[in-house]
This record gives sequence, structure tokens and C-alpha cells, in this order.
Amino acid sequence: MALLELQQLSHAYGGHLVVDGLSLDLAPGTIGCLLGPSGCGKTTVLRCIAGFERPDAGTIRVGEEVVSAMSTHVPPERRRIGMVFQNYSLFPHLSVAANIAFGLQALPSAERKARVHALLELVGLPSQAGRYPHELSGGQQQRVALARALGPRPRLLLLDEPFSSLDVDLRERLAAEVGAILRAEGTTAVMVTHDQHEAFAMADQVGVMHGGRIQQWDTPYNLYHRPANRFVADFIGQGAFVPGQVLAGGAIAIELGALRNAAAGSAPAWQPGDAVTVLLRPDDVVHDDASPLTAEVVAKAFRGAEFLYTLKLGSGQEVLSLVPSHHDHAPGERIGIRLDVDHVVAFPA
Ligand SMILES: Nc1ncnc2c1ncn2[C@@H]1O[C@H](COP(=O)(O)OP(=O)(O)OP(=O)(O)O)[C@@H](O)[C@H]1O
Repeated sequence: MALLELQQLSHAYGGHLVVDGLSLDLAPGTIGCLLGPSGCGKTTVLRCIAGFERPDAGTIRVGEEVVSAMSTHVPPERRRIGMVFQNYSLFPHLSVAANIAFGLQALPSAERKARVHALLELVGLPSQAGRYPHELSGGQQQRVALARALGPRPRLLLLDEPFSSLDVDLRERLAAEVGAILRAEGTTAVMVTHDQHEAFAMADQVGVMHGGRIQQWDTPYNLYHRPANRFVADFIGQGAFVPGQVLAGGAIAIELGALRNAAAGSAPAWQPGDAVTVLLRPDDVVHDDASPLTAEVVAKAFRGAEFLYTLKLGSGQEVLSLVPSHHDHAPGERIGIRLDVDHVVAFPA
């Protein structure tokens, strides 16, 4: 049975529908993430799960308990749900150990000490117990906030943009670390973010939100390689949309050649002659000096190990190509390219 189940959740602010019939299931021990652009309603979903908002319609079940339904609203403090916020919200006048012990008052003193010690070990800060929040880095403070939230062993942990006040470099690393910590504890968690790198680094399942609904609830791999619709294809990763036409036998002809195995998860039964739009990822277009097919370099972005080239085809259509950075070509040059498409993703034109 799912540990968290949202069914047909809807919520409006002053007549403006923000969450629109949203459903999702999260298995025990899974880390789920709601990912979407600013204002898509993801924080509102989190607040409904926590109990800070009362949904207009739908039900929320945590474990065996329906915590929210038309006639039910379990108050936040009785939901046994932990929360980690963007701004750490540690008590500034309490030491790290005292911050973590705060939610553990019900435990006998020896047990409380042992739990605080175990949590400090878990988040990798055993030597910082006596320090105060202002003496810690942002990443360390967020780890203390995580330890404090995990202290009372919540049945579900909610994380609201937990890394957004940290440096970009640190975000992805901490997201992966926090994912590992939650897995070590067997915690079921839901995170909200607008940053797909964070979502991918931490979550098992990601729901891409748009217009108050989940457009696709899937693994990071499938969101990238098998996007269910144009919105997801556009929002996740980079790529270019190019026109194509379905051939007899099901292959799709695009300017760069024929794509076989056009069996993306989303592909309806195409008919020969159908006009389609094909998603080409930067790794689908490979630089190859031996290829008779060439394209003009329009722009390039240095990524360290790779260049991301923007290339112009004969028709004027632009595509992206990720190329090892020892292939250093200037804008205006023509370079050989070929297709290497594993997952053909096509949508009705
Ligand atoms: N308390 C409120 N009263 C009125 N409108 C609100 C309230 N909270 C949020 N909204 C509006 O509801 C919409 C969704 O907000 P929400 O915070 O859920 O989005 P979000 O996806 O989390 O965005 P962000 O990433 O910017 O936080 C926004 O248009 C927002 O302005």
C-alpha cells in the first residue's frame, strides 16, 4: 500500500484554481519530488499534505489514516509529518544538539542523548554538537534542520525548496547526500523544487507540475528520455523540436535522416504521412568528421568536458549537439554530424 496517497486534490485561492484534481501515490521508503515552474502550485500541495491548508476537494491519506477529506481535517501537529524549509528555521539561541533534541522531549534523557548522537552521525556532523547555528555554513545548517525533522521519526518528511538558499555548486551535492541519508533511515519524503538537477540528484520519482496538475509522474530517466507530452519534453533537459513525417513501416523522416523504433511511451498509433514534431536532445546529434552530413556552428557554450553547440541545418532549423571539448570549432564553421537517437520522442505536429 502507498504510504502517501492524494486523490483528486483541488485548491483555489480567492476563486483562482491552483491545484486542479491532482492525484499521486508514494510507496513507503520512496523519495518523491514535485518539480515545476514558479507558481505552478507545488508548495500549495505540500501545505495541504502538512495540514497548513485545507483543500477544497479531494482526499489525503498518510499510512492508514485519512488526514484530509471533505469532513476531515487532522491538524498539522497530529499528522506526524516532519518538515524542512528553505530557510533552515533553526533556533538561533540553541546549540546544534539542543536544536535536534527539541522535538525529542518525550524521550527519557539517556535515549534522547543517544538519538541526538545517532542523528548527528547520520548527517555527518558529530563534531558540531556544541556549536550554534550562526557558526555553521548554510549546508551544515540544512543538515541540522534535517536531523531535527527526522528526530521524532515522522512517518513522512516534507522538504520545501530545501537547497534554494545554497550555492548552485553545493545544491546538487547536498541533494544527493540528503537522498542517501533519507534512504539510510528508510524515510518516505516529498520534496518541492523548481530545480531539475536537485530533483534528479535526490528523488526516485518526480512529478512535473503544470497548471495545477502532474503532467508526468515518473523516474528522472523516463522524464528525460520518454517525456509524456510537449510540456515535459520542453521543461526537462534541453533539446530542439524539429518537424518530421511518418513513413510507411513507422520510421520518422526528419531533415537529418530516418529515425527507426519510433516507439516513445507517448507515441500514439501514427499513420504514414502524419506530420509530427520530434524532440532531438543534445546527445542525439553527434559530431563526426567522417559524416557527409554537415551543419553550421551558430553558437557554443563551454561546459568543461563538453561544448554545447547550437548548429544550423540546411533548412535553417537549429539543433543542439553535445561534443567533447577537444573538438573546438568556431561559429561560422561547418562540422560533420550524424544522428544517434536511442529513444525517439515524437508528438503530433
Ligand atoms: N495564501 C495565498 N493566497 C493567495 N494566493 C496564493 C497563496 N499562496 C499561493 N498563492 C498563489 O497560488 C499560486 C501557486 O502558488 P504556490 O506557492 O503553490 O506555487 P509554487 O509552484 O510553489 O511556486 P514557487 O516555486 O514560486 O513557490 C501562485 O499564483 C500564488 O501566487
